[in-house]
Amino acid sequence: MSQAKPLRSSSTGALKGTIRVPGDKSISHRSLMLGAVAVGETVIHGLLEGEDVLHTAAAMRLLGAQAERDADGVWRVRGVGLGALAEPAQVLDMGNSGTAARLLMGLVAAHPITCVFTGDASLNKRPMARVTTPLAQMGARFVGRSGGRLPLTVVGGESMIPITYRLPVASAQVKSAIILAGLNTPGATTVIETEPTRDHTELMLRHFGATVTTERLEDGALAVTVVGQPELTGRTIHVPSDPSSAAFPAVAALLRPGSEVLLNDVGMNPRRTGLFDTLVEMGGDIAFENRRDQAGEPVADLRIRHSRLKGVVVPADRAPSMIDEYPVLAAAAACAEGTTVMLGLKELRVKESDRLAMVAEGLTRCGVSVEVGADDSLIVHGTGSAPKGGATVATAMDHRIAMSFLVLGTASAEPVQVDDGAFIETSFPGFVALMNGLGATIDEV
Ligand SMILES: O=C(O)C1=C[C@@H](OP(=O)(O)O)[C@@H](O)[C@H](O)C1
Ligand SMILES: C=C(OP(=O)(O)O)C(=O)O
Repeated sequence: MSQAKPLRSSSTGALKGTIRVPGDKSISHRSLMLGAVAVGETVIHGLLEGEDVLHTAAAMRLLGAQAERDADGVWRVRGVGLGALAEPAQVLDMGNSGTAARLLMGLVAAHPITCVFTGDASLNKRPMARVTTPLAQMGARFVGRSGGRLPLTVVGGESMIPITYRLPVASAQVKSAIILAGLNTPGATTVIETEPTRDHTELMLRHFGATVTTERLEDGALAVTVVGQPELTGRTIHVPSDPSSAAFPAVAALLRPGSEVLLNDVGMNPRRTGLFDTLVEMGGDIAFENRRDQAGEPVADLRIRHSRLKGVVVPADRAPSMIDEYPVLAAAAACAEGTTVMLGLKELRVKESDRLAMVAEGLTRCGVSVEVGADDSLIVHGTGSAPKGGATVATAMDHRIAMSFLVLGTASAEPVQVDDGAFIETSFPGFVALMNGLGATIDEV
C-alpha cells in the first residue's frame, strides 16, 4: 500500500438509488484457490477485484495455475490438479489479507513444496498459530516469527495424516485451512465447530466435486468432514455481492432521513446475515426482495429505508455470523436511541487492527459515550440523533474501521475524517464513488 489517503465524510441529505456492491470476498478467495487445484477451467463471474483477492490470484499464479481476467471482467482459472501445485520461486505476499494467508497455508501444507508467506505490517502482527498448530499435527512444518507470526515458512508434508480437530476459536479461516489441507490428505479429515461459522469452503468444495459431510454431535457441535484426494473439476461460479460490503450503504441509508436504497444480489448465506437480523431488531426497515439461489448460495435484493433505530443486546453466539460488521453496527448504535450492548467480541482484537479498541477510541473522539467490558463486550450509548463528529479517527490499516467512520460522518453534526482510506481498496474498490453516487459527501482531504 502506497501513500495514506485521508478522507472526510460530511452530513448528507437522503440517500437514493439502486446499486450492486462488489463481489463477496470470502467466496472470491475460495474460487481462485479451488480453481487452481481443479482439473480444467474455472470461470468466475463477479470476482471481487479488491487488493486482498488480487493477492490470492498472484499467489495462485506463483503456485503454477493460470488466473486471468477477460476484457469483459470474467476471470478464468486453469488449474494444475490437486497435489500438483508448484513450489513458488518467490515469497507469497498476502498483503493485508488474513483469509488469503490462512487458507493458502492450509492448501500448500498438504503439497510437497516449501513456501514463504509474508504480508503487510498489519497482517504480520496477526496470530497464525491457530492454523499452524492443527496443520503441524497433520504433518506439515512451520518456521515463523515469535507467536507464529509472518513472515513464515511452510514445509508441506510428504505424507499427511488426517485429523479430527475441535476448533478452539470460532473461525472459518481456521476451519477452512484444515479442510483445504485435508483435501490432499488420504482419508477423512474432520473439523468440529461449536459455533457455526461461514461455510463457503464446504459449499464450494461440493460444487467442485468433493465429498463434504456435516454431522450434528450430541453436544450440539457440528462435525464437518472432507474425504481426501477427490478429483476436482473446474466449474462456473457466480459470486454474489458481499453482505459485509452491503453493510455500509445499508447502515448509511437507515441513518439518513428520506433515504431509500436498493442493494442488488446480496449474498444471504444464513451464516453471514447477523448484521441484518440485528438491524431489523433495532427497528430497521429492510425488505428482502426476490430471494433466490445463485450457484449454491442464497441471494436477495435488499430495499432499505430510513428508520429510527433503538438500542438492542446482541448475543455472543451471533458473533460468527456478523464478525466483520461490528464496526459499522457500532456506527448505527451511536445514532440509535438507547444503549446497544454487543457481547463476545474477543476475536475483534485480532483482525486487521484491534477493532474493539479502534471503534471505542473513534466513537469517543466523535462525542459518543462507549464502554469496553473486561469480557470484551462493547456498550454504545446512542445519541438518539446525530453524534457530534468533528474529529479525525485513526484507522490502523483497517478498511472496515475507515468505512464505518465514513458512514458515521454521513449522520454526524460535524464532518468525520479518517486518517487513511487507502485500505478500503482491499475489500471494497469504488466505495467512495458508490456512496457519493447515492448522495453521500465523502471527499479526499
Ligand atoms: O473465512 C473467511 O473468508 C473469513 C472469516 C472471518 O475470519 P475468522 O475466521 O478469523 O473469524 C472473517 O473475519 C474474514 O473477513 C473472512
Ligand atoms: C477480517 C477481515 O479480513 P481478513 O481476515 O481476510 O484480513 C475483514 O475483511 O474484515
